[in-house]
Amino acid sequence: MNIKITPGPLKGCIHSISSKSHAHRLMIAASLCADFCQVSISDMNEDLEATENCLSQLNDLFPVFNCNESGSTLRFMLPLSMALKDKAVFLGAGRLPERPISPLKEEMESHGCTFTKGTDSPQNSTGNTQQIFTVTGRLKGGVYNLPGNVSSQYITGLLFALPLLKENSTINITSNLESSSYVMLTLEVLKLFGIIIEVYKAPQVQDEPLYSFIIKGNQQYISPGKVSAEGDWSNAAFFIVADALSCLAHNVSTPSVTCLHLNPDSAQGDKEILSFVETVRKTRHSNEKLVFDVSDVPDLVPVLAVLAASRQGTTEIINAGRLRIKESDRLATVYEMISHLGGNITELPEGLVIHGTGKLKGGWVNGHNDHRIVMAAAIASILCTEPVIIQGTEAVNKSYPKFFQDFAHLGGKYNVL
Ligand SMILES: O=C(O)C1=C[C@@H](OP(=O)(O)O)[C@@H](O)[C@H](O)C1
Ligand SMILES: C=C(OP(=O)(O)O)C(=O)O
Repeated sequence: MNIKITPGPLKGCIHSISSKSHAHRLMIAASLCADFCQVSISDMNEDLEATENCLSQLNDLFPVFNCNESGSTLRFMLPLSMALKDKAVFLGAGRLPERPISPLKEEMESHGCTFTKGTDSPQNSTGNTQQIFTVTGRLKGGVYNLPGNVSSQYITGLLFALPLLKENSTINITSNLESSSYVMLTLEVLKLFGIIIEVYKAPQVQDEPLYSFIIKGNQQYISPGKVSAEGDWSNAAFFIVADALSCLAHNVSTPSVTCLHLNPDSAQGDKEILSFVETVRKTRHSNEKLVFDVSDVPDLVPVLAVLAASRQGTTEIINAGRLRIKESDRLATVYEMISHLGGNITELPEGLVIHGTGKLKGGWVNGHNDHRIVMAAAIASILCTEPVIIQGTEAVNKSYPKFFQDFAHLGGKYNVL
């Protein structure tokens, strides 16, 4: 679907949707409990449906896990299923089959699993959905060594799986842990379900700690009864930036857009958007160069680039290499989005430099089947003087199916082309 947005500020109040990251984790932990556990999630999306569908396969002798386009689902289910099953087929769609699984794959191979690429069940590969691999064998405990800068999702997957094995295990993170708050969110959920993990931080050069996780085997997930997924800071970030841009458009300092049900004490790293917005507000009238390190908050980058375009001066986004392996190559697609809207942006191997002027013009944006590009482009329209046409808006179904409903509720004007 393509839509055309007529630029204008947003105003009003919305209820934040459930955090996708928190909900994935609660659903997985709940499904591993012997006793009933009720998980409340206010809004489902395609990624959470993929996890729900995979979890429903865990009772099958020979499960087929269709992870659709969800990196989290694949990387969480992979070690978990091999802790419980002898054989599993993994399917994926969109860019998922190309997104990396190494070196988790090699670590699993040296702990009892065999990966076979290809199609031993060709009936599973239909339309956009492809068979990624079949895995056989049982995961064994022991020492796992993983770098911290490819995907934290590998670590989360192992943290869910290893407590279920009969052996004890250790996960050593061999380089600086990026997206670390996602691992902390996993530990928080595991603790809630009675799983004990010891965390060690050893100092390294440049004060970045190296983590080790010590995991006893033979643990059991214990149901806490009822749990609710908290509000999603990652998706609220779009409307938090919309608030900043709308205030700028009206030249007012009172909030224009309010997002309800966000936990200020959340373990979600993306609540960092508040401090990025605050820094931009404070430096609105100077053209001092800003540097935003996004190693812990990769999902904020598309909307952060829009925020950067709203100020006068240069903003550099650093430590963003992992953005290239998301639903799109997000450094390339953010570059394209801002350029097509008339902004001045430079793409670096591991970052972006935005030369902000406070305004964008408008124009045509290809969503590249990436929900965060579509949503960032919609928010960028607030800064534009001419309409914004976004191609492929259905990509929002991956994390925020009612994004455009909320956008309209706040006064956003669009029509479907
Ligand atoms: O664990 C999670 O819920 C996530 C971890 C992050 O991925 P990486 O650790 O691969 O950066 C993030 O980008 C993704 O959207 C969700
Ligand atoms: C990268 C994302 O998710 P995943 O890695 O789970 O596909 C995302 O939601 O932006």
